[in-house]
Amino acid sequence: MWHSNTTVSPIVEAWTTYRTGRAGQWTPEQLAVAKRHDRVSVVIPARNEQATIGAIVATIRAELAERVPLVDEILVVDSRSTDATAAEARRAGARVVSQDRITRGLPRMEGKGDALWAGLAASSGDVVAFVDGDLREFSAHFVTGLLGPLLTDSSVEYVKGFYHRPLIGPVSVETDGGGRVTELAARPLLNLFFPELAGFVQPLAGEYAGRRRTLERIPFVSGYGVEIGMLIDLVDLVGLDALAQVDLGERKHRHQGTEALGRMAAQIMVTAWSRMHRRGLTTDPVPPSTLLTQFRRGGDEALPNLDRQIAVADTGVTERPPLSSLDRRAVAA
Ligand SMILES: O=c1ccn([C@@H]2O[C@H](COP(=O)(O)OP(=O)(O)O)[C@@H](O)[C@H]2O)c(=O)[nH]1
Ligand SMILES: O=C(O)[C@@H](COP(=O)(O)O)O[C@H]1O[C@H](CO)[C@@H](O)[C@H](O)[C@H]1O
Repeated sequence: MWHSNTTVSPIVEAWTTYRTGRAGQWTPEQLAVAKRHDRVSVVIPARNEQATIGAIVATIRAELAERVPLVDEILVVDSRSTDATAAEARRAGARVVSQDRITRGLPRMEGKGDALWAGLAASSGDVVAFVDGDLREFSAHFVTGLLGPLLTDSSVEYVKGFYHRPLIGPVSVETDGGGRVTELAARPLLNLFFPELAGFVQPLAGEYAGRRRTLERIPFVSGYGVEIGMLIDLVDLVGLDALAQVDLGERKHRHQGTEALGRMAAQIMVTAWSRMHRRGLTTDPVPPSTLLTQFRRGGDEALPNLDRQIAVADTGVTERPPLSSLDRRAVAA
């Protein structure tokens, strides 16, 4: 039991009390009735996820579209995959769109955030759920948990999933070792500068759902800045009371290495900086550098005594504008 000498802020404690649910509260049958005339889309961003995309799509299709008419559309966004992601997704019954085809009339952008924006643009649901394509042991309750508050409570605009996150290594599993960027970067940043969001157990969770009318009113930050940007932009747009979170149990997914997560953390930090700047929390109008220098073992650098390879990455982010601000003819369906 953790003992702290301080307490959670009353606002966050109240919010966490009445806006936290659990996936088992709703059955697919109940939600198929509750949805009434709302259309429901599930959008899955996928870059080289051939190993897992088929099982995710097949589970949603069998349990939430065929057995129960809850999900009307399963859309996989092929995000410049170089493997058989698209074929596997189609084989399992998903509609597949290409990130680059959807955005071909617009400036090229990078990463997951651009794929998600393309998925929102190409989908038709009044309610849209986003699920990562690298999940292992995926279960349909991930989707019903996200949809539950949205289909049963009109005061909710957006729902974030949360879960226990094991870190699955080559020879061992660290029970709660996952969510490394969440624990080392995103959670501290949110608690320091956006404390009203401190009650979100998994602020970077890749599983979330929202009403289209709201999702189309916010920008989508490119790359891995999309989740933290979305959370901050939504609380600014609709207020904390319209946001909710649901316990989805445990999540297992493919893990990236530390160097890649370093670049992810940098994108998250620069996104947080941009929102801090918008809120007037930064005094220096000069934006932070977006070049991240990392060091790898070995190397042939001419620099004396370094004995390291230098890797410099641009961890800057851009953002797609709110879909509602665009002439939809600019976005290829
Ligand atoms: O440019 C990208 C990067 C990631 N993804 C997808 O976004 C999800 C989450 O990405 P990733 O697994 O790389 O992030 P992590 O879970 O390791 O933080 C996965 O389905 C990826 O295939 C994507 O569609 N385009
Ligand atoms: O939460 C995290 O720290 C990172 C990395 O998770 P792991 O340490 O690999 O379990 O994963 C999330 O972050 C990304 C950036 O927001 C999201 O796009 C991913 O969906 C989410 O898995």
